[in-house]
Amino acid sequence: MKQLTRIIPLIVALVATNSHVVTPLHGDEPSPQQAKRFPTAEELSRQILPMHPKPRDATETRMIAVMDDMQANQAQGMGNILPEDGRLMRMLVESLGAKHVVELGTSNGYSAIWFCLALRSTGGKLTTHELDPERIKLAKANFSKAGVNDLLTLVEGDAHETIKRLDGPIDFVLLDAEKEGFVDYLNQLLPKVRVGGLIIAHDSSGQADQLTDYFKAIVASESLETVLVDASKWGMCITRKMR
Ligand SMILES: C[S@@+](CC[C@H](N)C(=O)[O-])C[C@H]1O[C@@H](n2cnc3c(N)ncnc32)[C@H](O)[C@@H]1O
Repeated sequence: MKQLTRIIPLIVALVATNSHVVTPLHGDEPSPQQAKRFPTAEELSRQILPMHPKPRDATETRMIAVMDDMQANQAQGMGNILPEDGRLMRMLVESLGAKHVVELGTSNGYSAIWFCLALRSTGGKLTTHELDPERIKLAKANFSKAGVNDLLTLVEGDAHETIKRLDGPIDFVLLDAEKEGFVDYLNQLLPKVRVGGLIIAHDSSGQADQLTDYFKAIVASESLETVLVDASKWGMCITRKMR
C-alpha cells in the first residue's frame, strides 16, 4: 500500500509529461528521461539575454529605445513577432549580407525595425507591406521616431497585388500577413528570390493548423529545403531556395 501511494503520483506525472510528446516519424522514441521537459529556447533567452540587443552606436540606441517602447506600450493586438524571433532574423539577414528584404505584414513596424538593425550593416533595404490604415499610421510614426525611413519602403495595400510590382533579386522574405495567403505569396515571390535566399513563415508552431497547405507546397518543391525553429513559442519555418 505504502509503495502504491508512492508509485501513483509518479505514473500521473509521467502521463502528464508525455501527453505532449508526438510519435516521431523517424528516430527513437523519447526515453522517459528525455521526455522530461527541458526549458524552451524562449524561456532560456528570457533568463539569460536582454530583450533587445546591445546598441553598437547612437543610431542603434535610438532604434532600440523605440523597440523597447513598442514592446511596453503598443504590442497589445499588433501581432508582433517576439524579440527572440527578431534576434534570429536579424542574425540571418546580417549573415546573408542581404541587400533586399521583403516583409508581408508590417503591422506597427516592430519586426521591420529588427530588419533595419541588420540592414544598416549590410547596406540593404526593406520593402514592407501592410493594408490596415491604422497600423500604417502607427508604423510610419514608429519609423520616423526610430530614424529608419532611409532603410525601408512601406507599401500600402493588399500585398497579393502590391508584390506583383516587386523587383528581384530578393535575399530574405518574412511571411507574416494572413496565413491563408502564404501559398500565393510563396508562388509569387519564389521566382524573385535568389538562390541561397531564405523565406520565413512566421507562427509555424503557434498556428501550424493554418499552414497545412503551405507546408505541403514547400515540401513538394524540388528547389526548397526547410528547417522548423522555435526561437519563440510562435515558431518559424525557415526555407532556403537551393537552386
Ligand atoms: C501578424 S501582423 C504582422 C506583425 C509584424 N510583422 C510585426 O512583427 O511587427 C499581420 C499584419 O498583416 C496585415 N495583413 C493581413 N493581410 C494582408 C494583406 N493581404 N496585405 C497586406 N497586409 C496584410 C495585417 O493588417 C496585420 O497588420
